Amino acid sequence: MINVFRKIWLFSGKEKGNLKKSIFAAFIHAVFNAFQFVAIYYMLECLFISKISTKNIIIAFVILMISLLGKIVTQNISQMKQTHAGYFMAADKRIELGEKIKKVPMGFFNSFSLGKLTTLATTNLTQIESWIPVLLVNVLGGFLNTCVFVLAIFLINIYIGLTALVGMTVFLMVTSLMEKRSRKNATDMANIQTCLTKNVLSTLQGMQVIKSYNLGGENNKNLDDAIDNSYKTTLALEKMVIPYTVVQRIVIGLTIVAMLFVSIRFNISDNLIITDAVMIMIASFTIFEGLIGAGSNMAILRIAENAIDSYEYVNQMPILKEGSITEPIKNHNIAFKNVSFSYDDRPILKNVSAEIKENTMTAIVGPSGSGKTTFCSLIARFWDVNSGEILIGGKNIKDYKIENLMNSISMVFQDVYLFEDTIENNIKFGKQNASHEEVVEAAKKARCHEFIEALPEGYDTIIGEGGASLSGGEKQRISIARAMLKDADIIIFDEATANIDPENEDKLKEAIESLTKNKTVIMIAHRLKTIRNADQILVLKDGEIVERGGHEELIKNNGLYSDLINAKAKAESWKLSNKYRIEL
Ligand SMILES: Nc1ncnc2c1ncn2[C@@H]1O[C@H](COP(=O)(O)OP(=O)(O)OP(=O)(O)O)[C@@H](O)[C@H]1O
Repeated sequence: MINVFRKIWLFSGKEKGNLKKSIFAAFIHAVFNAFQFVAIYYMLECLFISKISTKNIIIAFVILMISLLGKIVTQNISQMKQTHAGYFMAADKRIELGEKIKKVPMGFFNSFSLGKLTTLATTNLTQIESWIPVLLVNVLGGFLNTCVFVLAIFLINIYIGLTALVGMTVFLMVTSLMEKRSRKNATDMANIQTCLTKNVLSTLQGMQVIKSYNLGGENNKNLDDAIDNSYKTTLALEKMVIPYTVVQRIVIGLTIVAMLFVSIRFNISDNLIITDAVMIMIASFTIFEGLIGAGSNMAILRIAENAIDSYEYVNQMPILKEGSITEPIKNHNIAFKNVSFSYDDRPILKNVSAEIKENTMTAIVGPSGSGKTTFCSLIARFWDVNSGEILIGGKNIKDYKIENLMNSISMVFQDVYLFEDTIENNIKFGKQNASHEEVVEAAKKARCHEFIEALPEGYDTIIGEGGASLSGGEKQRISIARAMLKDADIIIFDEATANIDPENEDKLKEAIESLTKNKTVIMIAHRLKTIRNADQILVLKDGEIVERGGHEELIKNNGLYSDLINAKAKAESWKLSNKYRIEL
């Protein structure tokens, strides 16, 4: 139990101060709570020993009012500090999480799914925000509250105090057992929650497939199972807690009875004055309230601990080590020297060496899965090589500061991701401080200005999440405009394989030409026209460069390249004849 508190304490970071204030206010609240018994005691004494007068009533009333006011003020302070601590604790951690995932290698996303990350950033951090300070203050405050009362009883009569202490100890032992058992349920809860989020996300992302294969409704088994499991696990946690809370209540009930019994016995044997005996009888019904509150929060404490563990797991992920070179990269010759790379244990690139000259266009071709995308991702350090090295301007890319390296590289992916924001802001991703005029100029060069202007809100049109409201060609041209605005010297381009209509294709071609002029270009090329124009073609097969050279030279080799080109030429002529037929 102590470990959980220590973990929470360490986790609270800058908010420790507010938590301390909140716990201190809870302690003062406990003192004011005990203070009301002073008024009761005073009245009992007047009743049994002296006489009740108006003055006595006024004094008792004033003491009660002080107790009440003190309780209200301290409770408010405690709650305000709790809310402040919870909110800022979670807000700080969300920012830290965002920063962290920008710096971890891409391999992290293979082991830590989108569902897990979403659960962490939403559910877990919300649990931390709303539960942790409350739990900490309720558990510690509740415990302190009861301790203050038990101490007061000790001062009145040591035996009755001991009876209360024994009851309290048994209660804590039961609570500790419950807390240990809740550990497994809390882990199950966390796993089930992640599974539920994963399934909801995957259902939403795959809605097109679900609809087209009629997998909605009752056929959506994974999501149904996840919802069912979530319900069952929550119920199991409740069921696990109930017997313990019943035993806790019985322990407290028996302790109260024992305290009453001992008070009466001592009063009968003249060892306890009637005022003290009646006082203890009244107090015994309320002194354990704080403890009961603390006990019922212990099971939730485990869930909060799990949320902290999930956060710490990500927080302790090693980040990509970066070098120290900050001077802008002037020479953009790229060299792969005996590079090998595996995803986990699966070798993908095997001892690859290649030279890419500054201001030239290199086309990467090869069968699907041969490692073309991986080759390009390594240049931007999305992953780090297992052996060998990649040099830009004669220096290992690991020696550059990441920001410096990324300033020199623009990437245009085949699957363009656009954010749910205005078109202008999506283009500005390439240069945050760009003016509207610069955005328009980039859009014109990327041949997307016309269609943007035709939209109802022009550049202020909000694009649906992922760019859902635009065609494939339009999305790729916007991403070219982004890259255009960034104006980096190295362009890594994954040409779209999806069918684009001829009008869009021409515009896309013009946009690409405009983007890649006088740049060092590495293009995963799929179109014959693009490949032919390249200064150098690298042919990849099973992670090895099996051929390299110019188009004519490679065709003459009659190897894999010539096979690929023949297959492509066939496919493109088939496409042309199909188009011709449609147009006829
Ligand atoms: N993040 C990843 N984790 C594990 N394996 C991966 C990952 N990305 C790709 N792979 C695997 O690495 C191999 C090479 O993939 P890569 O995307 O580099 O090939 P490619 O030549 O670009 O393929 P395509 O032309 O189909 O896009 C594939 O077998 C793929 O399954």
